[in-house]
Amino acid sequence: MPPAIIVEHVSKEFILRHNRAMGLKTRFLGLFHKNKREKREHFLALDDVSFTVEQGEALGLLGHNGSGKSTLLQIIAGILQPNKGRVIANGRVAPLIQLGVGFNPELTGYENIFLNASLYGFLNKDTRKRVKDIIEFSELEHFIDTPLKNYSSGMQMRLGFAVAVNLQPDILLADEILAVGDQAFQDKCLDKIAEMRKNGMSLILVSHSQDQVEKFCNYYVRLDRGITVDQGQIMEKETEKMIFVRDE
Ligand SMILES: Nc1ncnc2c1ncn2[C@@H]1O[C@H](COP(=O)(O)OP(=O)(O)OP(=O)(O)O)[C@@H](O)[C@H]1O
Repeated sequence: MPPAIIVEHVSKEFILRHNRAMGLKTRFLGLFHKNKREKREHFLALDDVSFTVEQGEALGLLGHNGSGKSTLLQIIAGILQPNKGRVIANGRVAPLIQLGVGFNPELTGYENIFLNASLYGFLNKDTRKRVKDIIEFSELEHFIDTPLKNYSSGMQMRLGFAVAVNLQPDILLADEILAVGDQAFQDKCLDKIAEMRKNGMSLILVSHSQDQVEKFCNYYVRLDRGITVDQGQIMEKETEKMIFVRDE
């Protein structure tokens, strides 16, 4: 079987603009004229990152704030393009990334289910078969005809998660899934992920929680300022304590 995800020599550069020293007047005029004093810095957010996720494997992406984890996940999801390298995905990828990506705030929760599912390649007739389960999982029955812009961040997360998991993805990309949402819903999401993993789903999980990575993942990659500093297997010891065994 081909691997679920291959990340090959991926680099991503952002342009940082520095114009703090400018006065207000200069900045205002800059709205109309190209500002010659603005300094631009080429910032390498990811530098030659490579790894493979085999079918049914779960990879934990670790690293401090700003190390490039979310950028990498967005590249894998096809939301951002790398400057160098490429990503190959074999199977249907469901990104559970930033709140609001793939949703329209002006549309209702119900309409957004169809919009989001269409982005995963589902026809409306196929989504219709699943919409009841999606609404039930989200526990948003009462608000499903309300525009998304009136949802709280936790409610948006619920809807995003409910759509992603009910479309039976082959690969789930989850970025800090538990950063929003209440405890009961978090537990429900984790149980659902565990069940989907048992059924062979591959997973890439970005998390600051080492516990979560230990619980769900069998492999880890640690980034630091865009560079892979460490990667290896996550194995269970007899004591049931997990250990991170670095690849040589
Ligand atoms: N659109 C952008 N323009 C400029 N810089 C960006 C952009 N997106 C991300 N960056 C920068 O790239 C670096 C990596 O950001 P990223 O969000 O991938 O980090 P992260 O590891 O996910 O951090 P966190 O754990 O805080 O979520 C940061 O320095 C960030 O400021």
